[in-house]
Amino acid sequence: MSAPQVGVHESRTDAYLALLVNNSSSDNNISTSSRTVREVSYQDWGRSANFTRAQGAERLDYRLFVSDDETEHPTAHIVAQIGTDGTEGVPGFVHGGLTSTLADTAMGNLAWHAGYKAFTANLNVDFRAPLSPPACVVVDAKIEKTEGRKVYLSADVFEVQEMQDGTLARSNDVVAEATSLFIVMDKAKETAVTTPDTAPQNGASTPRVTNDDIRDHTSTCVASVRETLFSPGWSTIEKDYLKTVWAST
Ligand SMILES: CCCCCCCCCC(=O)SCCNC(=O)CCNC(=O)[C@H](O)C(C)(C)COP(=O)(O)OP(=O)(O)OC[C@H]1O[C@@H](n2cnc3c(N)ncnc32)[C@H](O)[C@@H]1OP(=O)(O)O
Repeated sequence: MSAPQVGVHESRTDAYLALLVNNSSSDNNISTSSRTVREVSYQDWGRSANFTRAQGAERLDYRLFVSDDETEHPTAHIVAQIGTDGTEGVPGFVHGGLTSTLADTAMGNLAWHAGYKAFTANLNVDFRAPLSPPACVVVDAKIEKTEGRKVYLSADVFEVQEMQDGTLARSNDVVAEATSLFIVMDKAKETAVTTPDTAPQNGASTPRVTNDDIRDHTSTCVASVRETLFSPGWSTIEKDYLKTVWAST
């Protein structure tokens, strides 16, 4: 297995976290003048097979913080390290879906943290500046308003940059701005959802799908789609297209 390519950047993420995190506290709290922001450990989520945590540190690694200040609207913050292994869309640039996922993750966790058991119904992302991996970003999410079962949130993504004197700072230029609408689960449907709180812990009896199962299923699915939808020429388009793209970069 090749070595992770994020060593330098990883330490940059840690250095930025060190600026934020009050190291004197074992709870890893960020202390600001007005509020305390608590780190949420992935371990708190029970056996949830979380998509963003399945990537491996060489692709995506992040830490999540939520504010616990009851006198203000809660906020959520992500400090993320985006590695170089499989994170690009346009060659040389971070895939916008990854940036969107980070914004969605910050907003979704904020909604749940604030007591709204809600799903993303709508997600809008304005990409304001390209991001090149490896990158370190900060995501700030907040609740804009609530109306009945609707929770409107926003999130801004900023790059963490190294200044000329070697210190780290959040760039003032936003990389992406996201807004979302989350809908709180209908009470009648809520029991059908296994939340992390109620999910079985280690030794879970729920059978997990293996990678072999997935490969089998995908092969069957692809074969079936090819037969019904693809003309014979289509299967080579992607390969030829990629060859052209990579040759030109
Ligand atoms: C532990 C922490 C976990 C943190 C998670 C991290 C973040 C990850 C978040 C996700 O990835 S969630 C997964 C992706 N989202 C989904 O799978 C949701 C799929 N969609 C649905 O399940 C349903 O469409 C949904 C639950 C969102 C709404 O269905 P409902 O049947 O409950 O609601 P309904 O259709 O009755 O709509 C309720 C209201 O919302 C409005 N609405 C629903 N979808 C909308 C939409 N897309 N845009 C605008 N408005 C929408 C709808 O018009 C209506 O407005 P009014 O009350 O004013 O009439």
